[in-house]
Amino acid sequence: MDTIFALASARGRSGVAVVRLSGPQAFSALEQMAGRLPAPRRASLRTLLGAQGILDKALVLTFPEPDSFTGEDVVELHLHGSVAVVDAVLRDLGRRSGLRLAEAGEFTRRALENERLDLSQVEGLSDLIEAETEAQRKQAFRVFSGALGARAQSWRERLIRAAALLEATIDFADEDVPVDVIPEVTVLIESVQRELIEEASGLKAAERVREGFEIAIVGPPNVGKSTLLNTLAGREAAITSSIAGTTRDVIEVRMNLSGLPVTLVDTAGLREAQDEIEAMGVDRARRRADAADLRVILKASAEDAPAVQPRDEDVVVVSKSDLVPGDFSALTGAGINQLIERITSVLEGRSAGAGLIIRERQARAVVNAATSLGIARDRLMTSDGVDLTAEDLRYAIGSLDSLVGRVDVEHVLDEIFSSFCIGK
Ligand SMILES: Nc1nc2c(c(=O)[nH]1)N(C=O)[C@@H](CNc1ccc(C(=O)N[C@@H](CCC(=O)O)C(=O)O)cc1)CN2
Ligand SMILES: Nc1nc2c(ncn2[C@@H]2O[C@H](COP(=O)(O)OP(=O)(O)OP(=O)(O)O)[C@@H](O)[C@H]2O)c(=O)[nH]1
Repeated sequence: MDTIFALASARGRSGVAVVRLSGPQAFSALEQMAGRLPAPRRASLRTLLGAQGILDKALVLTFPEPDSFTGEDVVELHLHGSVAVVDAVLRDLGRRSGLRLAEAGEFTRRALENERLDLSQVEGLSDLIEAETEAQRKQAFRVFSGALGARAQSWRERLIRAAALLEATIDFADEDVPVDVIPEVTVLIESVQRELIEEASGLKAAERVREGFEIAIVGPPNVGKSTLLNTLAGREAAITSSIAGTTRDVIEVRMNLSGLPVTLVDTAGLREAQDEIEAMGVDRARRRADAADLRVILKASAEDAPAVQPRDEDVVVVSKSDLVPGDFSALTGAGINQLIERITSVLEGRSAGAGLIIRERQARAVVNAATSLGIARDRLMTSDGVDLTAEDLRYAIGSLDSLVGRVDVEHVLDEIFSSFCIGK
């Protein structure tokens, strides 16, 4: 087994940078650099000596296997956070035989292989590292903490009980089976199936939280769309002017709106275009508005018809309330907080549908299991062979096992880990 190393903290200038080593030679490498090893899991200050002389004065830690993040011997070097110090240390480590730079996600991959984490936790961890807003952090942490694995375990136990009840009737086929197991098996299958379908239905909401909600700001020219975008974004992302038709292309700003990840989309004012370029802008605006999760439809006055037909929970508001009776003024800031609250309450409602399923892969496993259970249940109703039913149950259990990586999931690992950063 190779010993791997990588910068675990972000690259660039920082107060402290952490370099992590994991594998059988981690401790001997540290001994060569820093002399005698500190007590396990105790930070101690050491001068790190490389082949070319002093590398840094650093805090070092050792985590003897199996009590470490990866389950292997782990060393941490807490260095001064400069590009040059980090490069010098990485270069020195790279010269040692048996040590090599880690691949993306390789520490976590070892944690998975050593059963420190299950596969669903790895997916949660990936999202946790990517999380930029509070909603993303909470969603990722739920899965990282093992809640999906625990749920899968409960489904698994109930299906194993159902299969065992059925198998008992197979084994005793010639004899009299004392109790009729069909009602209990049916209840087990149906309850698990219901929960699986319910859990899978949360995928769309979880994906929105993960990727961000798209909010299109639409309305006629000059109504203040770009000014509203800039106010919400807190910077001059879009050009504003008193000339109608200023915004021609689609302008996007990713931001954190009260803890929710959103992409604000400013679009061209919707009107009969004056020229070909504006016409293309208007066309794009309509398509983007249509595809968005939510439309904030601005009107110049209460009597105006909305520029697009509002749907779902779209927010329709009158702008420039400093000039006309309206809902908000992007210029003075009046009503902006109420507008943000209206938007976030709609999006929070939609995030609430998110549960423990955060990936397409997980949803597929759960839906496959539910489908097998549907077949199993139909067989029971038509007494279509108890042994076939048991087979369906085993198939459902196999699907659920792929959630946590209990069965062979080698083919999905490369895809999952390729999106990790080096050093995780
Ligand atoms: N410096 C540092 N901070 C970090 C990490 C790290 O690797 N290094 N982490 C990395 O992602 C996270 C913490 N995760 C960790 C998970 C397990 C163990 C560990 O040593 N586990 C042992 C002992 C547990 C105990 O102390 O009781 C074990 O589970 O057996 C360490 C860090 C966040 N902060
Ligand atoms: N008084 C007042 N003026 C505003 C307000 N919001 C925007 N404006 C002004 O209205 C004009 C048009 O604003 P924009 O934000 O460019 O309007 P738009 O809807 O993006 O316009 P198009 O790009 O043409 O579609 C600018 O001169 C803004 O300064 C407001 O709340 N009050």
